[in-house]
Amino acid sequence: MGGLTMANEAAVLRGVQKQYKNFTLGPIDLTVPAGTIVGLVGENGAGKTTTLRILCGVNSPDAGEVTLLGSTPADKAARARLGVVFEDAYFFGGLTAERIGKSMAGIFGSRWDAGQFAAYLQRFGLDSRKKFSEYSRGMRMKLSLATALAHHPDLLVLDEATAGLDPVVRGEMLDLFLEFIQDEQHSILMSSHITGDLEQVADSIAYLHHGQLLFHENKDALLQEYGLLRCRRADLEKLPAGCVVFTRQNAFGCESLVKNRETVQRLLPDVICDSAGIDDIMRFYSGRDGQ
Ligand SMILES: Nc1ncnc2c1ncn2[C@@H]1O[C@H](COP(=O)(O)OP(=O)(O)OP(=O)(O)O)[C@@H](O)[C@H]1O
Repeated sequence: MGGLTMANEAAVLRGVQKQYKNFTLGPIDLTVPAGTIVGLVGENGAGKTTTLRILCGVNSPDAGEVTLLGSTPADKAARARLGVVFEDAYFFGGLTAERIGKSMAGIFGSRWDAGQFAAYLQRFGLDSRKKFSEYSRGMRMKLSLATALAHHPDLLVLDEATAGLDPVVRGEMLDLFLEFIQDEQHSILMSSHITGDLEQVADSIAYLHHGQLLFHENKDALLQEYGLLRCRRADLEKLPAGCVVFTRQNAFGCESLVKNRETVQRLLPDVICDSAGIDDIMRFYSGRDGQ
């Protein structure tokens, strides 16, 4: 897949593993090509936050290597070129946005762009004199994003950053993400349960399932490849091995997630094979767990 083999990579995880008491992540191989948005999806507890934290250097892996912006997450200079928004990474409640901006200027030095920060606050409709504790959840996410963007990062790592935002604001954020990667030098790795958002903006989708990366594929190819087939069980037997990912049986027949939608449609011309969304793909892969 063209987009995933670019030489210019914003981040690379190679053989990354992390062991918690009741959870094993990896080994994970994942590349974030420069100039792209990679959407990270997976069920609750699949390991998305753990992966993102390792990539940012918040946690270290038990095994494997992380390359961040040509260096390692331990490198301060590389970390300064990283913008992060984690769902639970909030500021001290008593601080106003104005005060937070001043603290960030102290942390990021010349990289901090006070004018850009003020412009984002205005664009997001945030009152800079209000205390963080007085902001709504959506406002907090917006402030976190403004903060992440105002030091001109090359890579944005977003963990559920659009959760809790209303559809209009979410739309604005997605536009902003697309603007951010426009020059092909900036990249985004974002986890989200709102798969519709990723269908809109992501170039590729990485699917984590029980700590394992099931696939990382170009989004358009993925949506082209998978299909939802409603048919009789006898029809499924006409399909080549490996075509059917999982089948749910109901009172009216079968519903299957299939790969190679074109082949399926050719072999079963009388059966309709609808396109499958990311939600469908996840739902059926999860369904296989009980097999
Ligand atoms: N510090 C920790 N100590 C022990 N277990 C942990 C720790 N951090 C995460 N885990 C475990 O790792 C697993 C993956 O958690 P993680 O937060 O990465 O999942 P996630 O995909 O981001 O989930 P969600 O969609 O619910 O946010 C979970 O079983 C969690 O309990």
